[in-house]
Amino acid sequence: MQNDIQEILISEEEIQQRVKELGAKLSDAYEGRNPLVICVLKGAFIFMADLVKVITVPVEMDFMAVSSYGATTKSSGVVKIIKDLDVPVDGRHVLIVEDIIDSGLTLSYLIELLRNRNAASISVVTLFDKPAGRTVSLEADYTGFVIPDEFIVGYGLDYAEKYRNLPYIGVLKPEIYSK
Ligand SMILES: O=P(O)(O)OC[C@H]1O[C@H](OP(=O)(O)OP(=O)(O)O)[C@H](O)[C@@H]1O
Ligand code: HPA
Ligand SMILES: [Mg+2]
Repeated sequence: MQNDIQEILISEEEIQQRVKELGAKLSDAYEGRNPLVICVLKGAFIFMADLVKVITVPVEMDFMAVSSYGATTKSSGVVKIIKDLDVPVDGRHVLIVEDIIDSGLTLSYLIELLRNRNAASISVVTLFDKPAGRTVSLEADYTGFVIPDEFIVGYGLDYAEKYRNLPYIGVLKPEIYSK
């Protein structure tokens, strides 16, 4: 698996440091608000687990699985719900936890969905933001790292379901994509 990596873009230590900083900001922002923290599976599962451990105020959690990439590096443009939330969001302060915003399609779909379900407020924390990929204009409220126009893997992010378990963020060798 490590042999498929061309370059490490962000180290494990850098990620852990930034996650702590985001946790501190979110702990201030959500004091006394009992937010519903929503993990967007699968990509955000490692970020979610690390993030909630450094949030010091009470939160509730739920999980939603959506997919639009499949085994490619380009969004299919169709966001499919694989698993919906278990709890209602109406009247709740919702924090969406994403691993990456690329085209913005996944997030715009989710925000619209949660708005229609009458969430009291919707904010987004993303660990990675790739502004060069955007096809719809939107920004996260909290961002870990702005990344260049590369397809990244590791720390939950996959290419064709592989590499999610790398502890750092890397870029694959070009021959892996053309296999
Ligand atoms: O801004 P976008 O272009 O929509 O891309 C971002 C989304 O794409 C990835 O999910 P994917 O569809 O690959 O599902 P996965 O999380 O199960 O890997 C990623 O985890 C984000 O949720
Ligand atoms: N890597 C992995 N999954 C993704 C990416 C990426 O760069 N962009 C959107 N989904
Ligand atoms: Mg994916």
